Amino acid sequence: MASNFDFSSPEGFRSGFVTLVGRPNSGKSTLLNAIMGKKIAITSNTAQTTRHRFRAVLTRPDFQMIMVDTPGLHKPHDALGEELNTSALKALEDVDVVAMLIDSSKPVGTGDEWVAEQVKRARSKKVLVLSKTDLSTPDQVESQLEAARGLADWDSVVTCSSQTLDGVDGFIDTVVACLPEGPKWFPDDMETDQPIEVVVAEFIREKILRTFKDEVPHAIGVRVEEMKYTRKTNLDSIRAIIYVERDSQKGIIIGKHGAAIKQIGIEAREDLQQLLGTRVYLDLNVKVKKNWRRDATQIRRFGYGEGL
Ligand SMILES: Nc1nc2c(ncn2[C@@H]2O[C@H](COP(=O)(O)OP(=O)(O)OP(=O)(O)O)[C@@H](O)[C@H]2O)c(=O)[nH]1
Repeated sequence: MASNFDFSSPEGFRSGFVTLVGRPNSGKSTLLNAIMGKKIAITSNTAQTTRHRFRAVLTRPDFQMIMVDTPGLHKPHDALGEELNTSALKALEDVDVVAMLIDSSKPVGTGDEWVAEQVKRARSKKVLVLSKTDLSTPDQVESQLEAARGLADWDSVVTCSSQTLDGVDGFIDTVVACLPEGPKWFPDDMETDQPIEVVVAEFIREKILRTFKDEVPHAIGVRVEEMKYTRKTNLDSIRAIIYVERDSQKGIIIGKHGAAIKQIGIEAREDLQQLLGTRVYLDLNVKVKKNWRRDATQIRRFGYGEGL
């Protein structure tokens, strides 16, 4: 943190940590982006998209809200799953507010009940968020509320859509009301504490997950090897490696005559140029690293879960 940072905050300033939890695909990353008013976390339809404990900071004249976007809480079935679970549960400790998202367009299920059981263990304030209301009728929302209310002892209940932004400001107000009075923890212009290489790698991974859907579900990792900025041309040269587990997956990602990886590159570049505010040259390579997901050390080397 910059040493000349001014920690002073006005009388009545509220600050604190908030964690968004919910079963995979409940809309946590999308809500985080809606709150921040820009894309910070990646989103996709593939469950367990989020692999980092991610901090985004929203600073306004009267509050600072620091958000931890947890991986979907789920029952572990491989080493990667276990790592995620541990970091998700850790994120529940020591936060001021736990906001649990439940997809309003799907019936409340055992997955939600399981997450709610974990939420109950937290001493923090608990906010229930019925998400994706643009996908459900008012009646559906009402019956979902009925079902979800009993899952834990909620301090507040809100509904919102990250698509139409309906209710997003209301969610922010609700959370801020739950935060204690406190200091400004981060400088005003700091929006995330992730190293930029990690954010860039996540943006690339998002494009791959979106392009291939179920064909290469969790079998990929992206690592940015080099990022060089040239001021004169306002160009970021990025070299990244996409790791897969099998030769067949390498073939899928590269595609016929390199068509698939070229398309991924084009789409990722577009997003990265927006993120970085520069022109971007992107060099993508694919490498096979057998069983990397089962090896916890590898998982850490890729920067997932704890130990970044
Ligand atoms: N229509 C609509 N779709 C949404 C909304 N919020 C999220 N989605 C979609 O739901 C899918 C999952 O959203 P994510 O934000 O990635 O979900 P997540 O809870 O972060 O998922 P994990 O990272 O797997 O835990 C994506 O395809 C989003 O575009 C919403 O308010 N309305």
